[in-house]
Amino acid sequence: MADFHQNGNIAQFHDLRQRPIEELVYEIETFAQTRKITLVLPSLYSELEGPALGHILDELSQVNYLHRVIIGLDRADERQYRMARDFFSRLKQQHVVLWNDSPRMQALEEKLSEQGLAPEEPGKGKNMWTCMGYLISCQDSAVMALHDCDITTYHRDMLARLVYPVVNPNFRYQLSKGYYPRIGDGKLNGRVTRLLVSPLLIALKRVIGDRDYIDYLRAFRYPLSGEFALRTALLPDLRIPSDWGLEIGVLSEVWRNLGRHSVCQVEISDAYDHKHQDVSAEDARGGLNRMSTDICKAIFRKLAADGTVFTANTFRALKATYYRVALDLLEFYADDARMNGLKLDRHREEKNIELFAENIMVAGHTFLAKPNEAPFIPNWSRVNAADNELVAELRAAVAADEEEYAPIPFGS
Ligand SMILES: O=C(O)[C@H](O)COP(=O)(O)O
Repeated sequence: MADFHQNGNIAQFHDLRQRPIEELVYEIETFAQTRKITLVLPSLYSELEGPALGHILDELSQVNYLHRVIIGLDRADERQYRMARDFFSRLKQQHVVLWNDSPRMQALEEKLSEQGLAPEEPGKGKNMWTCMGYLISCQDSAVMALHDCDITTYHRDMLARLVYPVVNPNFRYQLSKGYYPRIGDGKLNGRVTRLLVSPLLIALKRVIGDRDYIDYLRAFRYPLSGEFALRTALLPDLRIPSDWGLEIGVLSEVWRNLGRHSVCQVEISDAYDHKHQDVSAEDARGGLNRMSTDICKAIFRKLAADGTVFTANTFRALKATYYRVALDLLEFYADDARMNGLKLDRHREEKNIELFAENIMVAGHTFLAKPNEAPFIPNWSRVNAADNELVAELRAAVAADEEEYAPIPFGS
């Protein structure tokens, strides 16, 4: 994708393939001497047993500019936490595993919940939020980067390209968002991005008219990418959703708090792939089915908070417009795939579009029934205002877990 197009909305950094990556990495290492970089890895225990994470750690072990790695470990019991400690010990950077389900962490959550400040549901949003709190307590990093643990095409160059725009002190960006084409097994992937988000944003523009927020979201080549880096000054005020609206939520917050000139997107890979979730067409509580509804809700809520009035008719018009636009885009995707020798199952993609069209209505109804209900986790400034000892207690709980539960060999 070596073009140099700028869309005029947010800055866009391409991989023009003219400069040896070692040079870029050397520059980052120089910046990192005074601007420490922490990497956050939100991980499920099951990902330690998957095909991607071992390789990711091998790559990360060769990165010299990282000051610290914070691993947020979800869905692990005590034995698994102890094995995870062993698993991550191959990282040569300073690192810490947050056992999110530990009795100490649960006690902290209980305390938060008494004050109505606890995250509503488990998941990546809550995991990331806990890691952010831990990083705030460390008070030593200028940059936080975050990426998923299921990337099967991982290379350390991705991280270098992701952090560069926010670690370079001469750049003005506070948030750097990764983009790439999702391709794997000879197929075009990224089903929710291609088949829901892109056509939905076009349809919204047609139905409700021009909105700065829609233009902003449309400027992202991969708005759902899980890879981003930000300056840590942003962390205390970042309000993130605990559901699948997380990625859109982070972009929305930065748009609201800082404006688009603080945001850039950067090409981090020319072929990215990851573990694919089921569509879960029969069960709205999981898979892409749930993800698509949560994303619609996140976008509707943000537009409403910015002054857009939604009615049942708006959602009806939106569903019909979306459906038409999505089928048009499907034609483009199919031709693009064909020209590039990739497979695309049109029947399955049309089925996904039908499901997503239904979910636009589901999300719309939910929004109309409960317009004020939002799954936002309170930001850390708010938590601090309510209880200014909590970040220190979080840090102490992590240290006490480390002390009490020694590592045991992974797989034992
Ligand atoms: O980014 C997306 O569209 C969703 O995460 C789904 O991605 P996939 O189709 O590559 O699994």
